[in-house]
Amino acid sequence: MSTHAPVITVDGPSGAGKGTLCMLLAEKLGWKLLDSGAIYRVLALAAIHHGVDLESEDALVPLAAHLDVEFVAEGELVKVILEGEDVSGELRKEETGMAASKVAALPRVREALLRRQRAFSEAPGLVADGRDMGTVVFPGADVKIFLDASAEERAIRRMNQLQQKGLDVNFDSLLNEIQERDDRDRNRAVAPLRPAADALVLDSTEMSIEQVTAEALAYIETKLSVE
Ligand SMILES: Nc1ncnc2c1ncn2[C@@H]1O[C@H](COP(=O)(O)OP(=O)(O)OP(=O)(O)O)[C@@H](O)[C@H]1O
Ligand SMILES: Nc1ccn([C@@H]2O[C@H](COP(=O)(O)O)[C@@H](O)[C@H]2O)c(=O)n1
Repeated sequence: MSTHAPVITVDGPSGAGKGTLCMLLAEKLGWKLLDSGAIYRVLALAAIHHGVDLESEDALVPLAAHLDVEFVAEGELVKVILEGEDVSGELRKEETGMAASKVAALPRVREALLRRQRAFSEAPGLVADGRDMGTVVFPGADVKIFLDASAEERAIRRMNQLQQKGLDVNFDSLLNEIQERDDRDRNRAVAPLRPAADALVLDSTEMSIEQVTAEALAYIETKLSVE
């Protein structure tokens, strides 16, 4: 008898609040969490560490297929170990996000990472955060949410986040980086960032984290109990 582990997907552009929402949902439901962006970020770091060109699909595919990465939960935090080295700090840098969006634009690289992402789906359920979770990786997901916010609001959120870490940041350059990454993610040939046809689109520009979470939970409840 086959068992069906439910999946909730949350896609959207950088800084929309996907990671925050997914963590809260996974905690509340007691489900597993997939941060698919972290996988693309780790691949970009592996390429940089090995001196691999971020545009060389031929060199990146074997690296993606044999990526030696471990996600180690430590209380509320997840430590990311790449080839035995803790890269958690390096992983969250803006330049790593930018490098990730370059490797993520390559079709055969995405293909090489598909199975690894799908393997996260297990009982009692999975909350998956990314760009193509509802369209490509889990097209049959039980609940799909597309979380959006204006680029200006996302740049403000990112600036606050970096300032809280004690980093000196410039709003205009953050906004430019966000727009450049959006542009690459939305216009790539494969798995472009867009809402799945059956996704609930939530614009969080004028919503607090609490409001977004409450709206998402109410929607999840209707989908999981009705279907
Ligand atoms: N609705 C909201 N209102 C205000 N701030 C928010 C909201 N949602 C998230 N944030 C804050 O915005 C920042 C970015 O959120 P988060 O990391 O969850 O975004 P993300 O979509 O996962 O980004 P990325 O795709 O780049 O990882 C965090 O500091 C988070 O606390
Ligand atoms: N499903 C996904 C997830 C991420 N990407 C690419 O990785 C970049 C970094 O993602 P973050 O969520 O960690 O900021 C992102 O800009 C995408 O290019 C992806 O393609 N698909």
